[in-house]
Amino acid sequence: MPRQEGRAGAPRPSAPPELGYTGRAHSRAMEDTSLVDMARRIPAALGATFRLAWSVDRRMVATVLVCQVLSGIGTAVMLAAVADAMGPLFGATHPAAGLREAGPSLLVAGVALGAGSGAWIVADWATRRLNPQVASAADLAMVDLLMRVELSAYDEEGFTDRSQAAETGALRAVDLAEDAKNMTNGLVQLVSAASVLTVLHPLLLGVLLLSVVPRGMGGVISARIDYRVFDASVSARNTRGMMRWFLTTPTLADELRANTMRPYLHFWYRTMCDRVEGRALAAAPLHLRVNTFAASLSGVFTVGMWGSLAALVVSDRMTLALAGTAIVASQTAGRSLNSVIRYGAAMFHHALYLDDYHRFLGRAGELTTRRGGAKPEAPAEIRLTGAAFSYPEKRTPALHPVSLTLRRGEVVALVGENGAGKSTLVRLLTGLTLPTAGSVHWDDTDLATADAESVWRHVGLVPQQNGHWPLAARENIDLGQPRTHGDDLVWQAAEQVGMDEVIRELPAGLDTLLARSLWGGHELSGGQWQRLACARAMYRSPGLLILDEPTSEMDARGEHRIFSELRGMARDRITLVVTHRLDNVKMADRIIVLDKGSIREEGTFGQLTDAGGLFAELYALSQDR
Ligand SMILES: Nc1ncnc2c1ncn2[C@@H]1O[C@H](COP(=O)(O)OP(=O)(O)OP(=O)(O)O)[C@@H](O)[C@H]1O
Repeated sequence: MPRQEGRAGAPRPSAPPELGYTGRAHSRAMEDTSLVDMARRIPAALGATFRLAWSVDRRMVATVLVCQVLSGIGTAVMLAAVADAMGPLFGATHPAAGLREAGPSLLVAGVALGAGSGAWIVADWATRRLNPQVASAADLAMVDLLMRVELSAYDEEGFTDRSQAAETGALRAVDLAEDAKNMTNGLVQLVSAASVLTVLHPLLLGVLLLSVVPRGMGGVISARIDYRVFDASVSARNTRGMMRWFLTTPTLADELRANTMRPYLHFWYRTMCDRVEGRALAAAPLHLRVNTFAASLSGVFTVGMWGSLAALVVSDRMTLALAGTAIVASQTAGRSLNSVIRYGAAMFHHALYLDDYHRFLGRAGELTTRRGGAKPEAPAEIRLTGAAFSYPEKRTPALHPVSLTLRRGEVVALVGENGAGKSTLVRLLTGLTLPTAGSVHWDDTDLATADAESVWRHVGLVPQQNGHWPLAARENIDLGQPRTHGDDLVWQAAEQVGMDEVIRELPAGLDTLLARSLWGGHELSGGQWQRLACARAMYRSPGLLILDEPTSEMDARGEHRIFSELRGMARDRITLVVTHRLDNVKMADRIIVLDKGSIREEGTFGQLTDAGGLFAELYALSQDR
């Protein structure tokens, strides 16, 4: 969008671009499917939620089901007993005599009512135990899959948008379970009451149905409108959610304030809120029309039901006692039918979101890392043979076919200008991604056929952007994979990067939580975080140690220490350092210069500076200050 010049002269910032996911992979649920198609999703979503609930707590699921049936039986017995009592109550010449005669039936009705309520209370207790477990299981299933997908999944069109929609779906799993319980309860009650009502007069059942169905249909149509709004704004909400983190995290608070970014970011965020809100507001009149129409139709049919009952009594085709029973039964049936339709519509609503969740789980499941069963040892040699890599939707490959061998004991430096393909090459060497052409072998194992977790067990990686994990200092070094029972190796790694003193001074030493935003947490400086990232890679004592720009935020002492340690540790592993600080690469046995995705030069520091090529030029520029 072109930047607009205001009349007063001050240039105004552009509004954030309209984002709308129009991917081919995801069929747009609302555009492609009919109401009936969508109604068919309820049993599928219900089945999936039932299986989830069953897998987390069978006992509670069984308790809910049994209690539902008991509560239904209670209602049926109660209604039958009331029907029994109506004759004596209305037929007796004296009320006291009628009450005496109806006493036993009324007692049975009372006990049945109490037992039914008791069953309902137990069902409620069981559901409260079940719901948090279902919520956690749904969330965990999604988080676990996301931690296991191939990195390329994140490059798939609309993947993160669908992930966000699925997150909403995961939250609905509990609502669906709760509504399913209420609906089944309504259904059981309804069957009991409807059978009594049908015995009294079949016409009553038909009219009763008519009075509730319009409301139910209204609920279903409203759910469809809500979901359409949700679906249309999923990209905007995703972007807004991402930006929300940027606006509120202490990590970026300095930059935001010192660069006076607040007014623009406020405008940006407000615009996104307006877009999301605008879609919801536009749907409000539709809801109003649907609800008004459904309620009016329901009202007409309800009046019809009461009218038919009165007409039956007046025309002597029904006794007053029977009409009384019909009123009790129709009240019960009406309430039950109302809940069946209300909760059915709500389930329909949840099923739409849950469908997103299950579809996403299915897709993410297909994208999880599954390569082969080979379990390689720490590599003595890594061999790339014509290995190339292209990101999807990009015309130029990030890496053209590269052939290269790295050997144990070597320290190799990888250099090149921004975008040359260094991080992409690192991903291939570590098996984080597979080449789109050619192969990567660790000794005799082709990484395309290896079990990825077994490969990564031999990798120590300090990526360009390392995690400031909100964990204790100890876990920030051993990453929850302690190698010994004591903390000796943890302290040794801390010493290697010069962090031992800093950690000793933390309020709880190794137990200190490293997250300022959490209560009791403590923050480190940028360089200290980098030292910690190096410590955890060293702690793993890996067969392949890769450090991508490990010292960009470190002081001279820290940097010197890290590179001395790397040299000291080099004998037992393959070491690769990616860096733009070309003075540091003097310590490397071999320097590889990448340029636009190809290896341009290779050699020792002396050889490359003497050769007068790209490396020599970059080095001269780095010295020209
Ligand atoms: N996830 C991605 N999707 C699409 N293109 C990407 C992705 N990651 C990197 N690229 C592109 O691939 C090319 C190589 O990127 P890479 O990150 O490997 O470069 P680099 O040498 O590590 O750069 P730098 O020195 O800036 O870290 C660049 O053109 C970059 O824009």
